[in-house]
Amino acid sequence: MLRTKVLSLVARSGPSRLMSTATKLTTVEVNDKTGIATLTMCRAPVNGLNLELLKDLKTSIDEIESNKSRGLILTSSNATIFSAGLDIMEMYNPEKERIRAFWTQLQEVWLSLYGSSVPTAAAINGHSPAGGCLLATSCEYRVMLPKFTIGLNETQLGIVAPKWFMSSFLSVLPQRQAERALNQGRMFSTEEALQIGLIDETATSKEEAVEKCAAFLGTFARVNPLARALTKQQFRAADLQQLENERKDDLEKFLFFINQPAVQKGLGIYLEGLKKKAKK
Ligand SMILES: CCCCC/C=C\C/C=C\C=C\CC(=O)SCCNC(=O)CCNC(=O)[C@H](O)C(C)(C)COP(=O)(O)OP(=O)(O)OC[C@H]1O[C@@H](n2cnc3c(N)ncnc32)[C@H](O)[C@@H]1OP(=O)(O)O
Repeated sequence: MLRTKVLSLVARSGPSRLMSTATKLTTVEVNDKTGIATLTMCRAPVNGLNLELLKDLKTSIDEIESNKSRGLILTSSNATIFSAGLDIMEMYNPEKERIRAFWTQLQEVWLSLYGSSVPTAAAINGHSPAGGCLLATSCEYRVMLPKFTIGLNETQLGIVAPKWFMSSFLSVLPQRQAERALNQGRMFSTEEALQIGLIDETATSKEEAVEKCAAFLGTFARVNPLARALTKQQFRAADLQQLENERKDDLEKFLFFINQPAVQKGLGIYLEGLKKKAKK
């Protein structure tokens, strides 16, 4: 695949530049005035995080990082779904080498997004279960549209959120609430998420959500960028280091767990339910 790490200008619209590394599943648009980059996930139908979307996300985050953007806003091109989380097809009857690459890439994306030196915000313009919630909670600020849901629902699927999913969740919610929500596999409505502090603000449209994210990122305009980045890093260093130290172990645990016949059976039933619901 044609992919270069060098930023290339492929289009101009208003005061924004659309940057691309020839990826297909993400776009990066930089506002010339504010220097803020909007990273949009655009994998139909539901922004399921498969290996290719994860690779494109990683490339785009790296691009934004190396381009010294003033901020990163993560959002979706889908009008009702931010991200449906991990693409369950990657985990159901998996192919040996691909599933290793898939989980490794997910680790990479989390390390780059949660550990980004650039300030980050999520404009959550749709449902955001599991891996979608992981991405949103890896950012420093969340603005969500009404009538959607967000949460880590892994236990509802018979799977277990690994430690680093919990780290992102715990960087937003107090331990008692995080633990209960994770054990229940609870999905929160926008209103509930606001009340509990899982999101910071609501907005009535995607444009407003992006504007509110930009306003949050703008609060750092007068803060020394190095001091800000090092402060953020210190808050997050222990979580990041833990995964760095345990990456191989984490991969092996995931592979062992996901290949259990009972887990495969559960995923199959869950997928079937999703497909039946989609046909109705
Ligand atoms: C101690 C050791 C620990 C080790 C670690 C071990 C394991 C950890 C492993 C995994 C962690 C996983 C985290 C995850 O992210 S799992 C994914 C969880 N996601 C979900 O549960 C979301 C499911 N989807 C939905 O709820 C809805 O689809 C949604 C609300 C997002 C959208 O609803 P809508 O009505 O608009 O769309 P649908 O008709 O439901 O879907 C359209 C289409 O898309 C398919 N689909 C939906 N979600 C997924 C998905 N996550 N993966 C794959 N495919 C998905 C759906 O089946 C429809 O397909 P089709 O019928 O049109 O073919």
